[in-house]
Amino acid sequence: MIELRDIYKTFERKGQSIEALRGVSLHVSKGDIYGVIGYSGAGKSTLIRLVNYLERPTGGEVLVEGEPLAAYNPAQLRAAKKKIGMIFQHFNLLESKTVFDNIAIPLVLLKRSKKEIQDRVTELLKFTGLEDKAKSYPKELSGGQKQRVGIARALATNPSILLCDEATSALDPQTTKSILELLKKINKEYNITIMIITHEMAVIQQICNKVAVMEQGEIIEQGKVLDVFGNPHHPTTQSFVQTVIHNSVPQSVLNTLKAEPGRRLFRLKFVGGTASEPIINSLIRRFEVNANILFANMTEIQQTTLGTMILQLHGEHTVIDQAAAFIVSQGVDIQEVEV
Ligand SMILES: Nc1ncnc2c1ncn2[C@@H]1O[C@H](COP(=O)(O)OP(=O)(O)OP(=O)(O)O)[C@@H](O)[C@H]1O
Repeated sequence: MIELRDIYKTFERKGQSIEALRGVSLHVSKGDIYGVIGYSGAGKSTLIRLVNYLERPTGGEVLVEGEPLAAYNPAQLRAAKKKIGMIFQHFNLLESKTVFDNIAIPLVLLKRSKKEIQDRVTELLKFTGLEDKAKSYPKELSGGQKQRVGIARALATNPSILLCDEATSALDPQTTKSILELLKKINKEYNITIMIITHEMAVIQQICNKVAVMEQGEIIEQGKVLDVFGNPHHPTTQSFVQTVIHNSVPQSVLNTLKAEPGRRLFRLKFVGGTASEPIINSLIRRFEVNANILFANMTEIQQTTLGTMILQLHGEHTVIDQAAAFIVSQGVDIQEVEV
């Protein structure tokens, strides 16, 4: 659906070269909600702007629905862009136009009939929950309502792809949630593929099925959200994941722990069906160890539960080793934590 192949993008400014993207490759499939996360300056905006050719790559290829954008003539490119809607952090609405007229802009530019515009805008006002705001002006709307107008406008021409550039970064958490719900509904009901860039892991957690993590113009980790959340490799990914899954031992707990012989600390990770309680129960019954749960946390991602537990085991060294091997045999990831 969207494919970036070994993309490079260099900006020249005041005799200086800035490498915004360095060998980026990714593949967004039809129906995905694909999130790209990274800190400021990582290259996210540059990357998303390549997909609708607001920026052109210095090297590499951008393919949309299998076609390389570079091969299009201007008319073909205009037609291709019609299939791609975009929403922005600061909404980019025309302040002098009503909500209805803002949503109608792309249709007016395409010289659609009055009746067609009336029907489509009415449908979109309903879909985005703005029926009573048709005659309002942007300055009379809340941030969430403004973003709904931005979304309705982006959907006006029936795109197959929606690009979201930090679409919820200017919104409070409750409004963010409702906008993310709307994006999910768009993905499901209109079968629109969504690509979203953000610096907030909570956005990825709430709606994305795939994620790419960017740093300094490169993708450092990518995959299914559940895999990346469950087993982040790169330190930057780990720090993003930590913002939504608190899996480190709280300092207050660490302060109470002393390195004592016979006491060892483990971090357990549960994914999906592996329930923690029966495993700990069997562990205590099978092995001569005392188990003390110091910390436990559950998070839901993609309708799957991801759990973390910090467990202290007290017993003979070799018995603790056997107990740890038993936990592994139950399909649970376990790592010893140094105190
Ligand atoms: N038009 C431009 N001219 C020169 N440099 C640019 C231009 N656009 C982006 N850059 C540079 O490219 C790098 C990546 O910027 P980009 O905006 O893509 O990052 P980002 O991850 O989206 O950051 P943010 O979240 O702050 O928007 C930065 O160093 C930026 O200064």
